[in-house]
Amino acid sequence: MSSSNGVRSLADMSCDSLLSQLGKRIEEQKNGATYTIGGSIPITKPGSDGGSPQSSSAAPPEAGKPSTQGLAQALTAPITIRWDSTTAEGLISKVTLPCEPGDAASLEKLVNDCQPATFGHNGKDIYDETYRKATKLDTTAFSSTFNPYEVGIIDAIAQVLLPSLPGGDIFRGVRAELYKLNVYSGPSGKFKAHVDTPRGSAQFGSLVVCLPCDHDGGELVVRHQGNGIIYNWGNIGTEGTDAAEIQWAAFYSDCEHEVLEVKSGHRITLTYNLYITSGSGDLAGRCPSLDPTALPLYEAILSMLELPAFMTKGGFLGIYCSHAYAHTHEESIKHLPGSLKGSDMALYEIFKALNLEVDLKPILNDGALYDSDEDLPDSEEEDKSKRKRIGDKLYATEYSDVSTEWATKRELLEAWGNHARETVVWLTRPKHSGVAMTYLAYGNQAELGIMYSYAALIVKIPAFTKRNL
Ligand SMILES: O=C(O)CCC(=O)C(=O)O
Ligand SMILES: [Fe+2]
Repeated sequence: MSSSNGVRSLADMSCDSLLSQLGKRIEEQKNGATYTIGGSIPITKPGSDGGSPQSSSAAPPEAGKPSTQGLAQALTAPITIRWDSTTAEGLISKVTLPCEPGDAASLEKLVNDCQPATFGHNGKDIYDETYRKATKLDTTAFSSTFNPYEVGIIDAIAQVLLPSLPGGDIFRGVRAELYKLNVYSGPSGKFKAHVDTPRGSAQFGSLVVCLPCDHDGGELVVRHQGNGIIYNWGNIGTEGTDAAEIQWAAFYSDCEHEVLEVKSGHRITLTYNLYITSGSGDLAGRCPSLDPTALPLYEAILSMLELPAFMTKGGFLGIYCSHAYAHTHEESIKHLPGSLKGSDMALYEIFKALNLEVDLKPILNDGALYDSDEDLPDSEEEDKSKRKRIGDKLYATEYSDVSTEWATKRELLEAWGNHARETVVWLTRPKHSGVAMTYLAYGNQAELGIMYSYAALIVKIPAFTKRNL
Protein backbone atom coordinates (compact mmCIF):
# COMPACT_ATOMS: atom_id res chain seq x y z
CA MET A 1 0.00 0.00 0.00
CA SER A 2 1.27 3.50 -0.69
CA SER A 3 0.10 7.07 -0.36
CA SER A 4 -0.15 8.92 -3.66
CA ASN A 5 0.03 12.47 -2.40
CA GLY A 6 2.58 15.04 -1.32
CA VAL A 7 5.61 12.98 -0.30
CA ARG A 8 8.07 13.82 -3.09
CA SER A 9 9.10 17.24 -1.86
CA LEU A 10 9.65 16.26 1.78
CA ALA A 11 13.42 15.88 1.35
CA ASP A 12 13.69 19.56 0.45
CA MET A 13 11.85 20.83 3.52
CA SER A 14 13.30 22.30 6.71
CA CYS A 15 12.58 20.56 10.01
CA ASP A 16 10.09 23.32 10.96
CA SER A 17 8.16 22.89 7.71
CA LEU A 18 8.18 19.11 8.16
CA LEU A 19 6.78 19.45 11.67
CA SER A 20 4.17 21.92 10.51
CA GLN A 21 3.16 19.59 7.67
CA LEU A 22 2.93 16.69 10.12
CA GLY A 23 0.76 18.79 12.45
CA LYS A 24 -1.51 19.66 9.52
CA ARG A 25 -1.84 16.00 8.51
CA ILE A 26 -2.66 14.97 12.09
CA GLU A 27 -5.29 17.73 12.31
CA GLU A 28 -6.83 16.48 9.02
CA GLN A 29 -6.79 12.96 10.36
CA LYS A 30 -8.68 14.10 13.47
CA ASN A 31 -11.26 15.73 11.25
CA GLY A 32 -12.17 12.46 9.64
CA ALA A 33 -9.50 12.06 6.99
CA THR A 34 -9.02 8.38 7.93
CA TYR A 35 -11.22 7.42 5.05
CA THR A 36 -9.81 3.98 4.40
CA ILE A 37 -8.05 1.20 6.29
CA GLY A 38 -6.72 -2.16 5.20
CA GLY A 39 -4.62 -5.10 6.24
CA SER A 40 -3.63 -8.67 5.58
CA ILE A 41 -4.24 -12.02 7.24
CA PRO A 42 -1.83 -14.89 6.67
CA ILE A 43 -3.24 -18.26 5.70
CA THR A 44 -2.27 -21.24 7.81
CA LYS A 45 -0.64 -23.96 5.75
CA PRO A 46 -2.48 -27.27 5.52
CA GLY A 47 -1.19 -29.64 8.18
CA SER A 48 -0.13 -26.86 10.57
CA ASP A 49 -2.25 -25.90 13.57
CA GLY A 50 -4.61 -24.63 10.92
CA GLY A 51 -7.74 -22.65 11.31
CA SER A 52 -7.26 -21.38 14.83
CA PRO A 53 -7.45 -17.61 14.73
CA GLN A 54 -5.03 -17.41 17.68
CA SER A 55 -1.34 -18.10 17.68
CA SER A 56 -0.58 -21.68 18.61
CA SER A 57 2.07 -20.56 21.09
CA ALA A 58 -0.56 -19.07 23.39
CA ALA A 59 -0.78 -20.66 26.82
CA PRO A 60 -3.97 -22.68 27.33
CA PRO A 61 -6.59 -20.56 29.10
CA GLU A 62 -7.49 -21.18 32.73
CA ALA A 63 -10.77 -23.06 33.06
CA GLY A 64 -13.67 -20.67 32.50
CA LYS A 65 -11.41 -17.75 31.62
CA PRO A 66 -10.65 -16.77 28.03
CA SER A 67 -6.98 -16.29 27.27
CA THR A 68 -5.87 -12.82 26.30
CA GLN A 69 -2.53 -14.10 25.09
CA GLY A 70 -1.78 -14.80 21.46
CA LEU A 71 -3.86 -11.87 20.20
CA ALA A 72 -0.99 -10.61 18.08
CA GLN A 73 -1.83 -12.16 14.73
CA ALA A 74 -5.12 -13.43 13.38
CA LEU A 75 -4.73 -16.31 10.96
CA THR A 76 -7.17 -17.96 8.66
CA ALA A 77 -7.42 -21.41 7.15
CA PRO A 78 -7.44 -21.69 3.33
CA ILE A 79 -10.73 -20.42 1.91
CA THR A 80 -13.17 -22.81 0.25
CA ILE A 81 -15.66 -21.44 -2.26
CA ARG A 82 -18.68 -23.48 -3.35
CA TRP A 83 -20.85 -22.29 -6.20
CA ASP A 84 -23.68 -23.29 -8.53
CA SER A 85 -22.14 -24.80 -11.57
CA THR A 86 -23.47 -23.53 -14.88
CA THR A 87 -22.73 -26.80 -16.69
CA ALA A 88 -25.48 -28.85 -15.02
CA GLU A 89 -28.58 -27.93 -12.99
CA GLY A 90 -28.12 -28.57 -9.27
CA LEU A 91 -24.38 -29.28 -9.53
CA ILE A 92 -22.19 -27.63 -6.91
CA SER A 93 -18.52 -27.04 -7.59
CA LYS A 94 -15.77 -26.22 -5.15
CA VAL A 95 -12.29 -24.76 -5.02
CA THR A 96 -9.94 -24.02 -2.14
CA LEU A 97 -7.67 -20.96 -2.24
CA PRO A 98 -4.71 -20.71 -2.31
CA CYS A 99 -4.99 -23.19 -5.10
CA GLU A 100 -2.81 -26.29 -5.03
CA PRO A 101 -1.17 -27.03 -8.44
CA GLY A 102 -3.55 -29.95 -9.03
CA ASP A 103 -6.62 -27.73 -8.51
CA ALA A 104 -6.02 -25.35 -11.42
CA ALA A 105 -9.00 -26.84 -13.29
CA SER A 106 -11.39 -26.03 -10.41
CA LEU A 107 -10.14 -22.46 -10.36
CA GLU A 108 -10.71 -22.14 -14.11
CA LYS A 109 -14.21 -23.54 -13.65
CA LEU A 110 -14.98 -20.89 -11.02
CA VAL A 111 -13.75 -18.18 -13.37
CA ASN A 112 -15.83 -19.60 -16.24
CA ASP A 113 -19.01 -19.96 -14.16
CA CYS A 114 -18.98 -16.27 -13.19
CA GLN A 115 -21.33 -13.91 -15.05
CA PRO A 116 -20.45 -10.54 -16.60
CA ALA A 117 -20.46 -7.85 -13.90
CA THR A 118 -22.54 -4.74 -14.54
CA PHE A 119 -22.32 -1.36 -12.77
CA GLY A 120 -24.98 1.15 -11.76
CA HIS A 121 -25.30 4.26 -13.93
CA ASN A 122 -28.22 6.73 -13.74
CA GLY A 123 -30.31 4.15 -11.90
CA LYS A 124 -29.67 1.42 -14.51
CA ASP A 125 -27.40 -1.62 -14.50
CA ILE A 126 -25.03 -1.32 -17.44
CA TYR A 127 -22.51 -3.72 -18.93
CA ASP A 128 -19.62 -1.93 -20.61
CA GLU A 129 -16.18 -3.53 -20.73
CA THR A 130 -14.46 -0.23 -21.38
CA TYR A 131 -15.60 0.85 -17.91
CA ARG A 132 -15.76 -2.38 -15.98
CA LYS A 133 -14.25 -5.62 -17.17
CA ALA A 134 -15.04 -8.17 -14.51
CA THR A 135 -17.29 -11.11 -13.73
CA LYS A 136 -19.35 -11.91 -10.66
CA LEU A 137 -21.32 -14.40 -8.63
CA ASP A 138 -24.34 -13.24 -6.64
CA THR A 139 -24.67 -14.34 -3.01
CA THR A 140 -27.47 -16.69 -4.03
CA ALA A 141 -25.02 -18.57 -6.27
CA PHE A 142 -22.04 -19.12 -3.95
CA SER A 143 -20.88 -19.51 -0.39
CA SER A 144 -17.45 -19.15 1.14
CA THR A 145 -15.80 -20.23 4.37
CA PHE A 146 -14.30 -16.78 4.86
CA ASN A 147 -15.82 -14.73 7.66
CA PRO A 148 -14.48 -11.18 8.17
CA TYR A 149 -15.77 -11.13 11.78
CA GLU A 150 -13.64 -14.15 12.75
CA VAL A 151 -10.37 -12.53 11.83
CA GLY A 152 -11.07 -9.15 13.45
CA ILE A 153 -11.62 -7.11 10.27
CA ILE A 154 -15.03 -5.85 11.38
CA ASP A 155 -13.75 -4.89 14.84
CA ALA A 156 -10.96 -2.87 13.21
CA ILE A 157 -13.43 -1.09 10.91
CA ALA A 158 -15.73 -0.31 13.86
CA GLN A 159 -12.91 1.17 15.89
CA VAL A 160 -11.23 3.23 13.17
CA LEU A 161 -13.84 4.19 10.58
CA LEU A 162 -16.96 4.58 12.74
CA PRO A 163 -15.97 7.33 15.18
CA SER A 164 -15.73 10.04 12.48
CA LEU A 165 -19.28 9.39 11.27
CA PRO A 166 -22.26 11.36 12.59
CA GLY A 167 -23.73 9.20 15.37
CA GLY A 168 -20.80 6.83 14.94
CA ASP A 169 -19.57 6.87 18.52
CA ILE A 170 -18.01 3.90 20.22
CA PHE A 171 -21.40 2.42 21.04
CA ARG A 172 -22.24 1.85 17.40
CA GLY A 173 -21.47 -1.38 15.62
CA VAL A 174 -20.79 -2.52 12.09
CA ARG A 175 -22.76 -5.06 10.12
CA ALA A 176 -21.02 -6.40 7.04
CA GLU A 177 -23.30 -7.88 4.42
CA LEU A 178 -21.70 -10.04 1.74
CA TYR A 179 -22.56 -8.53 -1.66
CA LYS A 180 -20.68 -10.23 -4.54
CA LEU A 181 -17.78 -12.40 -5.52
CA ASN A 182 -15.89 -10.67 -8.34
CA VAL A 183 -13.17 -11.88 -10.66
CA TYR A 184 -10.91 -9.39 -12.46
CA SER A 185 -8.73 -11.39 -14.83
CA GLY A 186 -5.61 -10.46 -16.70
CA PRO A 187 -4.97 -9.08 -19.12
CA SER A 188 -7.23 -6.02 -18.90
CA GLY A 189 -9.70 -6.79 -16.07
CA LYS A 190 -10.51 -3.42 -14.45
CA PHE A 191 -13.12 -1.12 -12.90
CA LYS A 192 -12.73 2.57 -13.71
CA ALA A 193 -13.13 5.29 -11.07
CA HIS A 194 -16.58 5.24 -9.46
CA VAL A 195 -18.43 5.69 -6.19
CA ASP A 196 -20.44 2.68 -4.96
CA THR A 197 -24.23 2.96 -5.00
CA PRO A 198 -25.29 3.12 -1.34
CA ARG A 199 -27.86 0.49 -0.36
CA GLY A 200 -29.93 2.25 2.27
CA SER A 201 -29.19 5.19 4.55
CA ALA A 202 -27.39 3.03 7.13
CA GLN A 203 -24.65 2.07 4.67
CA PHE A 204 -21.46 3.96 5.40
CA GLY A 205 -18.87 2.08 3.41
CA SER A 206 -17.62 -0.94 1.50
CA LEU A 207 -15.21 -3.73 2.32
CA VAL A 208 -13.18 -5.53 -0.33
CA VAL A 209 -11.48 -8.81 0.59
CA CYS A 210 -8.94 -10.11 -1.91
CA LEU A 211 -8.71 -13.91 -1.80
CA PRO A 212 -5.35 -15.66 -2.18
CA CYS A 213 -5.00 -16.22 -5.91
CA ASP A 214 -1.93 -15.43 -8.05
CA HIS A 215 -2.23 -12.23 -10.09
CA ASP A 216 -0.30 -9.16 -11.11
CA GLY A 217 -1.61 -5.58 -11.21
CA GLY A 218 -5.21 -4.76 -10.34
CA GLU A 219 -4.29 -2.17 -7.71
CA LEU A 220 -7.22 -0.71 -5.81
CA VAL A 221 -6.96 3.09 -5.64
CA VAL A 222 -9.14 4.83 -3.03
CA ARG A 223 -9.46 8.63 -3.16
CA HIS A 224 -10.96 11.14 -0.77
CA GLN A 225 -10.77 14.94 -0.79
CA GLY A 226 -7.62 15.15 -2.87
CA ASN A 227 -5.84 12.29 -1.07
CA GLY A 228 -5.31 8.80 -2.38
CA ILE A 229 -4.19 5.39 -1.17
CA ILE A 230 -3.12 2.51 -3.41
CA TYR A 231 -3.61 -1.08 -2.30
CA ASN A 232 -1.42 -3.36 -4.36
CA TRP A 233 -2.41 -6.95 -3.71
CA GLY A 234 -0.78 -8.52 -6.74
CA ASN A 235 1.92 -11.05 -5.97
CA ILE A 236 3.34 -12.25 -9.29
CA GLY A 237 6.68 -10.61 -9.95
CA THR A 238 6.66 -8.82 -6.62
CA GLU A 239 9.55 -9.97 -4.55
CA GLY A 240 8.80 -11.24 -1.07
CA THR A 241 5.04 -11.51 -1.44
CA ASP A 242 3.15 -14.71 -2.00
CA ALA A 243 -0.53 -15.31 -2.51
CA ALA A 244 -0.92 -17.01 0.85
CA GLU A 245 -2.57 -13.99 2.44
CA ILE A 246 -6.01 -12.51 2.59
CA GLN A 247 -5.77 -8.78 1.89
CA TRP A 248 -8.51 -6.33 2.57
CA ALA A 249 -9.49 -2.68 2.42
CA ALA A 250 -12.51 -0.78 3.70
CA PHE A 251 -13.49 2.78 2.80
CA TYR A 252 -16.30 5.26 3.26
CA SER A 253 -19.14 5.32 0.72
CA ASP A 254 -18.20 8.79 -0.54
CA CYS A 255 -14.72 7.62 -1.61
CA GLU A 256 -14.07 7.38 -5.31
CA HIS A 257 -12.17 4.20 -6.10
CA GLU A 258 -10.99 2.18 -9.05
CA VAL A 259 -9.37 -1.13 -9.89
CA LEU A 260 -6.41 -0.63 -12.22
CA GLU A 261 -5.81 -3.14 -14.99
CA VAL A 262 -4.94 -6.68 -13.98
CA LYS A 263 -1.94 -7.74 -16.04
CA SER A 264 -2.10 -11.49 -15.46
CA GLY A 265 -3.79 -14.09 -13.27
CA HIS A 266 -7.12 -13.79 -11.51
CA ARG A 267 -7.86 -11.15 -8.87
CA ILE A 268 -10.75 -12.68 -6.90
CA THR A 269 -12.54 -10.50 -4.36
CA LEU A 270 -15.46 -10.70 -1.97
CA THR A 271 -17.22 -7.35 -1.54
CA TYR A 272 -19.33 -6.42 1.46
CA ASN A 273 -21.64 -3.50 2.16
CA LEU A 274 -20.94 -1.97 5.57
CA TYR A 275 -23.84 -0.74 7.70
CA ILE A 276 -23.91 1.17 10.98
CA THR A 277 -25.93 -0.59 13.68
CA SER A 278 -26.70 -0.37 17.38
CA GLY A 279 -23.47 -1.84 18.59
CA SER A 280 -22.06 -3.67 21.52
CA GLY A 281 -22.52 -1.38 24.51
CA ASP A 282 -25.74 0.22 23.29
CA LEU A 283 -28.11 -2.70 23.03
CA ALA A 284 -30.19 -2.63 26.21
CA GLY A 285 -33.82 -2.16 25.19
CA ARG A 286 -32.96 -2.33 21.48
CA CYS A 287 -31.73 -5.78 20.68
CA PRO A 288 -34.42 -7.56 18.66
CA SER A 289 -32.30 -10.69 18.36
CA LEU A 290 -32.29 -11.17 22.16
CA ASP A 291 -35.20 -13.03 23.74
CA PRO A 292 -35.54 -11.82 27.36
CA THR A 293 -37.97 -14.62 28.17
CA ALA A 294 -35.07 -17.06 27.75
CA LEU A 295 -32.95 -15.26 30.38
CA PRO A 296 -32.48 -17.34 33.53
CA LEU A 297 -34.35 -14.96 35.89
CA TYR A 298 -37.38 -14.38 33.68
CA GLU A 299 -39.41 -17.38 34.85
CA ALA A 300 -38.54 -16.73 38.51
CA ILE A 301 -39.75 -13.12 38.37
CA LEU A 302 -42.84 -14.06 36.39
CA SER A 303 -43.86 -16.72 38.92
CA MET A 304 -43.53 -14.23 41.77
CA LEU A 305 -45.66 -11.65 40.00
CA GLU A 306 -48.34 -14.31 39.56
CA LEU A 307 -48.61 -14.78 43.34
CA PRO A 308 -51.19 -12.60 45.12
CA ALA A 309 -48.91 -12.47 48.19
CA PHE A 310 -46.12 -10.79 46.20
CA MET A 311 -46.45 -7.02 46.76
CA THR A 312 -50.25 -7.34 46.85
CA LYS A 313 -50.86 -3.60 46.87
CA GLY A 314 -48.05 -2.87 44.44
CA GLY A 315 -45.07 -0.59 45.02
CA PHE A 316 -41.54 -0.01 43.82
CA LEU A 317 -38.67 -2.46 43.59
CA GLY A 318 -35.16 -1.04 43.54
CA ILE A 319 -32.06 -2.77 42.19
CA TYR A 320 -28.77 -0.92 42.43
CA CYS A 321 -26.69 -1.39 39.31
CA SER A 322 -23.93 -3.93 39.61
CA HIS A 323 -21.70 -2.18 37.02
CA ALA A 324 -20.41 1.41 37.03
CA TYR A 325 -21.76 3.74 34.30
CA ALA A 326 -20.54 7.32 34.97
CA HIS A 327 -24.26 8.03 35.43
CA THR A 328 -23.64 11.66 36.47
CA HIS A 329 -21.58 12.41 33.38
CA GLU A 330 -23.42 14.28 30.63
CA GLU A 331 -21.95 12.26 27.74
CA SER A 332 -22.57 8.86 29.37
CA ILE A 333 -26.14 9.74 30.30
CA LYS A 334 -26.95 10.01 26.58
CA HIS A 335 -26.15 6.31 26.22
CA LEU A 336 -28.19 5.10 29.18
CA PRO A 337 -30.10 2.86 29.58
CA GLY A 338 -28.81 1.57 26.19
CA SER A 339 -25.33 0.95 27.60
CA LEU A 340 -26.47 -1.14 30.56
CA LYS A 341 -24.51 -4.36 30.62
CA GLY A 342 -24.33 -7.80 32.18
CA SER A 343 -26.98 -8.53 34.79
CA ASP A 344 -28.18 -4.89 34.74
CA MET A 345 -29.08 -5.22 31.07
CA ALA A 346 -30.61 -8.67 31.60
CA LEU A 347 -32.89 -7.39 34.40
CA TYR A 348 -33.87 -4.30 32.42
CA GLU A 349 -34.85 -6.51 29.47
CA ILE A 350 -36.78 -8.93 31.69
CA PHE A 351 -38.86 -6.20 33.39
CA LYS A 352 -39.60 -4.61 30.00
CA ALA A 353 -40.66 -7.98 28.60
CA LEU A 354 -43.01 -8.35 31.57
CA ASN A 355 -44.67 -5.02 30.60
CA LEU A 356 -43.50 -3.37 33.80
CA GLU A 357 -42.42 0.26 34.05
CA VAL A 358 -38.67 0.15 34.58
CA ASP A 359 -36.38 3.16 34.64
CA LEU A 360 -32.76 3.81 35.39
CA LYS A 361 -32.73 6.54 38.05
CA PRO A 362 -30.23 8.23 40.34
CA ILE A 363 -30.66 7.62 44.05
CA LEU A 364 -29.26 10.46 46.11
CA ASN A 365 -27.07 9.53 49.03
CA ASP A 366 -28.04 12.40 51.31
CA GLY A 367 -27.43 10.30 54.42
CA ALA A 368 -24.96 12.84 55.77
CA LEU A 369 -27.82 15.31 56.08
CA TYR A 370 -30.23 13.01 57.90
CA ASP A 371 -29.13 14.10 61.37
CA SER A 372 -30.76 17.44 60.85
CA ASP A 373 -33.63 16.10 58.74
CA GLU A 374 -36.57 18.37 59.34
CA ASP A 375 -38.79 17.62 56.39
CA LEU A 376 -40.21 14.24 57.42
CA PRO A 377 -43.03 13.89 59.92
CA ASP A 378 -42.00 11.89 63.04
CA SER A 379 -44.34 9.05 62.10
CA GLU A 380 -42.17 8.34 59.10
CA GLU A 381 -38.87 8.45 60.99
CA GLU A 382 -38.33 4.69 60.89
CA ASP A 383 -39.14 4.60 57.19
CA LYS A 384 -36.43 7.08 56.25
CA SER A 385 -33.86 4.59 55.05
CA LYS A 386 -36.33 3.22 52.52
CA ARG A 387 -37.60 6.62 51.41
CA LYS A 388 -34.65 7.59 49.27
CA ARG A 389 -34.60 10.66 47.09
CA ILE A 390 -35.03 9.38 43.56
CA GLY A 391 -34.29 11.69 40.64
CA ASP A 392 -36.94 11.94 37.92
CA LYS A 393 -34.14 11.14 35.45
CA LEU A 394 -30.35 10.92 35.36
CA TYR A 395 -28.69 14.28 36.00
CA ALA A 396 -25.20 15.52 35.18
CA THR A 397 -23.24 16.62 38.28
CA GLU A 398 -24.71 19.86 39.64
CA TYR A 399 -22.00 22.30 40.74
CA SER A 400 -24.27 24.36 43.00
CA ASP A 401 -23.37 27.63 44.70
CA VAL A 402 -26.05 27.00 47.32
CA SER A 403 -24.53 27.29 50.79
CA THR A 404 -25.76 25.49 53.87
CA GLU A 405 -25.11 28.75 55.72
CA TRP A 406 -28.21 30.43 54.37
CA ALA A 407 -30.21 27.83 52.45
CA THR A 408 -32.49 25.25 54.07
CA LYS A 409 -31.84 21.63 53.45
CA ARG A 410 -34.90 21.51 51.22
CA GLU A 411 -33.53 24.33 49.04
CA LEU A 412 -30.19 22.60 48.89
CA LEU A 413 -31.74 19.36 47.71
CA GLU A 414 -33.97 21.12 45.21
CA ALA A 415 -30.85 22.45 43.52
CA TRP A 416 -30.06 18.87 42.52
CA GLY A 417 -33.13 18.45 40.28
CA ASN A 418 -36.69 17.18 40.40
CA HIS A 419 -37.01 14.15 42.57
CA ALA A 420 -39.49 12.24 44.66
CA ARG A 421 -39.24 10.37 47.92
CA GLU A 422 -40.62 6.94 47.27
CA THR A 423 -40.75 3.93 49.50
CA VAL A 424 -38.75 1.34 47.64
CA VAL A 425 -38.12 -2.29 48.43
CA TRP A 426 -34.39 -2.60 47.83
CA LEU A 427 -33.21 -5.93 46.52
CA THR A 428 -29.49 -5.16 46.31
CA ARG A 429 -27.05 -2.89 48.08
CA PRO A 430 -25.59 0.30 46.56
CA LYS A 431 -22.30 -0.29 44.77
CA HIS A 432 -20.95 2.42 42.44
CA SER A 433 -21.47 6.09 43.25
CA GLY A 434 -21.06 9.20 41.13
CA VAL A 435 -20.81 12.86 42.21
CA ALA A 436 -24.40 14.12 42.10
CA MET A 437 -23.83 17.62 43.48
CA THR A 438 -21.24 19.88 45.04
CA TYR A 439 -22.28 22.75 47.32
CA LEU A 440 -20.85 25.03 49.98
CA ALA A 441 -20.99 23.28 53.33
CA TYR A 442 -20.72 25.70 56.20
CA GLY A 443 -19.23 24.45 59.46
CA ASN A 444 -16.46 26.25 61.33
CA GLN A 445 -15.45 27.39 57.91
CA ALA A 446 -16.90 27.05 54.42
CA GLU A 447 -15.79 23.94 52.56
CA LEU A 448 -16.90 21.97 49.55
CA GLY A 449 -19.74 19.56 50.33
CA ILE A 450 -20.18 16.59 48.00
CA MET A 451 -23.32 14.51 47.59
CA TYR A 452 -23.17 11.23 45.72
CA SER A 453 -25.79 9.25 43.89
CA TYR A 454 -26.15 5.64 42.84
CA ALA A 455 -27.78 4.43 39.63
CA ALA A 456 -30.55 1.93 40.17
CA LEU A 457 -33.31 0.22 38.24
CA ILE A 458 -36.62 1.31 39.72
CA VAL A 459 -39.46 -1.03 38.79
CA LYS A 460 -43.09 -0.16 39.40
CA ILE A 461 -45.02 -3.26 40.46
CA PRO A 462 -48.78 -2.79 40.01
CA ALA A 463 -51.21 -4.09 42.66
CA PHE A 464 -51.92 -7.79 42.16
CA THR A 465 -55.35 -7.13 40.58
CA LYS A 466 -53.83 -4.75 38.02
CA ARG A 467 -50.96 -6.88 36.76
CA ASN A 468 -50.95 -7.27 33.03
CA LEU A 469 -49.00 -10.50 32.65
O1 LIG B 1 -12.47 -5.36 -6.18
C1 LIG B 1 -12.23 -4.27 -5.74
O2 LIG B 1 -11.14 -3.94 -5.28
C2 LIG B 1 -13.28 -3.19 -5.71
C3 LIG B 1 -14.44 -3.50 -6.57
C4 LIG B 1 -15.43 -2.39 -6.57
O3 LIG B 1 -15.12 -1.25 -6.55
C5 LIG B 1 -16.85 -2.74 -6.54
O4 LIG B 1 -17.18 -3.93 -6.59
O5 LIG B 1 -17.67 -1.82 -6.44
FE1 LIG C 1 -16.81 -0.08 -6.02
